[in-house]
Amino acid sequence: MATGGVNADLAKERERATFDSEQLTNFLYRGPEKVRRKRYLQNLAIQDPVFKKAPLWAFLNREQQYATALKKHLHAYRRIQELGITEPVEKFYYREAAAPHENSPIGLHESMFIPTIEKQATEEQKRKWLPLCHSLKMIGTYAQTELGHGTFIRGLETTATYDPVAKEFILSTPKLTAMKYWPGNLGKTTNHCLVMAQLITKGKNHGIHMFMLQTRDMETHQPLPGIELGDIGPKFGFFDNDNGYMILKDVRIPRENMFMRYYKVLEDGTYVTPPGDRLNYLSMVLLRSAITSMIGQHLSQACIIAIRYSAVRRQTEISPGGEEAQVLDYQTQQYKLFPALATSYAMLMAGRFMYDFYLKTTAQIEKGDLGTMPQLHALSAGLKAFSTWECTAAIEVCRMSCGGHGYSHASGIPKIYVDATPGCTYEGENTVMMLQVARFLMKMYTNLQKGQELPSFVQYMTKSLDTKSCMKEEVAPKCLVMAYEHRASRLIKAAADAIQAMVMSGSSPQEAWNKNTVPLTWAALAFCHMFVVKNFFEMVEDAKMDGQTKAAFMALCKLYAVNGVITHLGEFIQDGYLNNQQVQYIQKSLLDLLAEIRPNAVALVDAFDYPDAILQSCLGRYDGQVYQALYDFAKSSPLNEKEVLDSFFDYVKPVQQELEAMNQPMARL
Ligand SMILES: CCC/C=C/C(=O)SCCNC(=O)CCNC(=O)[C@H](O)C(C)(C)COP(=O)([O-])OP(=O)([O-])OC[C@H]1O[C@@H](n2cnc3c(N)ncnc32)[C@H](O)[C@@H]1OP(=O)([O-])[O-]
Ligand SMILES: Cc1cc2nc3c(=O)[nH]c(=O)nc-3n(C[C@H](O)[C@H](O)[C@H](O)COP(=O)(O)OP(=O)(O)OC[C@H]3O[C@@H](n4cnc5c(N)ncnc54)[C@H](O)[C@@H]3O)c2cc1C
Repeated sequence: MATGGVNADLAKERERATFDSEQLTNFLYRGPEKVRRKRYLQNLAIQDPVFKKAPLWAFLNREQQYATALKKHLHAYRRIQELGITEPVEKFYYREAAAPHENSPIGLHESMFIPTIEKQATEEQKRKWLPLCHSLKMIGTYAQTELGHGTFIRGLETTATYDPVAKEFILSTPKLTAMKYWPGNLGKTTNHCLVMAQLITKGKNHGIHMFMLQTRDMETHQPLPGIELGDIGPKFGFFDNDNGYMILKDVRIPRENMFMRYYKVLEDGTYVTPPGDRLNYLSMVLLRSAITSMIGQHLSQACIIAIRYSAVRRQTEISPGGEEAQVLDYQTQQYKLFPALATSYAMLMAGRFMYDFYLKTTAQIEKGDLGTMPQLHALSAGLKAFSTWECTAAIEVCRMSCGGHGYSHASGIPKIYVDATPGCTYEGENTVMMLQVARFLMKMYTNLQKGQELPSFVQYMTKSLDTKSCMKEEVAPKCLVMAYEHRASRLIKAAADAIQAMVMSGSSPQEAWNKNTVPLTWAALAFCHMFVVKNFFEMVEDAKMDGQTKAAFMALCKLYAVNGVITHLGEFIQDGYLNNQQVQYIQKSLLDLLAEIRPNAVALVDAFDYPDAILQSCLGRYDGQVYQALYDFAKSSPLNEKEVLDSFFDYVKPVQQELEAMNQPMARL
């Protein structure tokens, strides 16, 4: 345990901040009352002896990591019920503090299995399944991806063939590539899953639908007849999760196990379809809508660690014989870390918008109004992809900015990275999601040409393209937003024109699309980037906080926008929209903003309000006692339990003796 009070450099950083970080914390968590409740719940979990005594995951092998995560998450599940915590966000605070950086082996049961039953099952199905789910008699997951197909879900090969005589579906994975592969917690933990399969009735394939399948006996936990399943083995991260595989050999399930709230198969095998399309895809949309906030939180943790450590770490005397500088004072270090910090705030704000939009839109869908589904799909897919790309890249920057210590699990960042980066792949591979956004944007562009009204977040496309930016020496938010709108509109138009030109010269629309997927992803990325910038400015402007806090927050927001222009400069200047002088204003503004943010850097990460017990980082400690903590971490390595390891006697000694014997005659010569 490190001792010695707060590191002097870190204490000074907190004194010199120009705003009160608590104000920003209150804004981030939507009010002081919610902050108090968050801290109370986190503290309950942190003080719970079951969680407190558990060993640190970093020193455990995979089986132990799985067992520890399972034990903790089950205890948390029970405590959450005992404490009567019902709000999803409050459950999240408790769970995060109970098992920090440990992915839950019953996570998909809570995040996908139960919500899908709630949204896609009939009232009767809900009455039957939900009580069993809440008591964990049924533990389930979402089994969609197969060995051969993840992205192209219309191409899934698992079949559900209806037998009207027995009134049953026969589930089958008819070939190697059809086996389910990847679903979280499918291998060992769960006893049920939602299976996505091609529905075949009366000899006709109606595409993929959702079925409830019991995979294991609810008492013995043995796999049921016709079902082979197991863990897929170690991965880049998610060590504590049993992502699984599953082979089905003509497994019969009752007709009532098809999710029939929207789509139905009647007893005689007649298929009934609702007016809306793609309603079966809503579970994916739910998770995609939550990912932007989640990945923003991952990055905020990496930023706390890297920024606090950079305030404590001193390296290299600036003038001969002088004091070594805090590495945070190097402009290059600021250029690594402050854009990352700004990105984490930008994504938290985008995530806030996205989740609210999800709730609003799904409430309309529940009432049968499907009009906003395309917007929800495009935004959730786009923000999921954009935020995971941006944040994972920034987490890696944070890790490298901690030098050698960043590479150790003691820093906490490698684990954050490996658990964050699959967000680029799961719930829709990012490039594929960007192409869905592009599809939406091309449609909007066509609608615009036809004079139709566009949804509010693409209204800017209706403005005629200005040829010159309004950017002045004082880089104004309005001109920054307009620059992003300009870039997005221009790239959307460029992609649409390229496709149109190919079609006009005889290509099929599909061929024209496929020959332009790179410009289409440029357009989609520019759209998402614009959306995040605009939303960030709007949220900062609307935020209720004192002037100093708002100024500190606004500096981050500007930095996010300015840095994005510099990173993608080619796209902003390609048509001469920004001239050389204006680019210089922006570059100067970037350096000015780094200097403006510098005194507030530590307060800006303190505002994320992560207790040390959740952060689990020797470098990111609130008190900055990093060196003692690193020494303690090293000492607790299991390799240090014995002074001399058995392997020394087993391997080193014999080889030394053999070499000595071999070399003796040589030595005599
Ligand atoms: C902890 C980790 C847990 C992880 C869990 C997982 O990973 S679980 C596994 C996660 N796995 C994945 O995420 C798999 C990713 N793959 C997919 O989601 C789909 O295969 C796809 C979206 C890529 C294509 O789908 P497709 O071939 O069926 O569609 P298409 O391209 O031919 O377009 C036709 C129309 O459908 C529309 N539309 C499409 N989706 C939606 C929607 N959600 N809503 C509304 N609409 C939607 C689209 O806009 C278009 O409309 P338009 O223009 O005609 O008016
Ligand atoms: C940690 C983790 C957890 C997961 N959990 C689950 C789960 O619980 N349940 C579940 O069902 N699945 C789960 N998955 C699977 C995940 O959803 C899929 O891996 C994901 O949807 C991507 O599909 P894929 O693997 O087929 O990638 P592929 O589509 O094979 O991607 C390979 C490459 O091909 C490119 N590509 C593919 N199609 C196109 C196209 N049309 N146009 C352009 N480029 C294309 C992609 O961009 C990518 O570069 C999980 C995966 C991971 C890593």
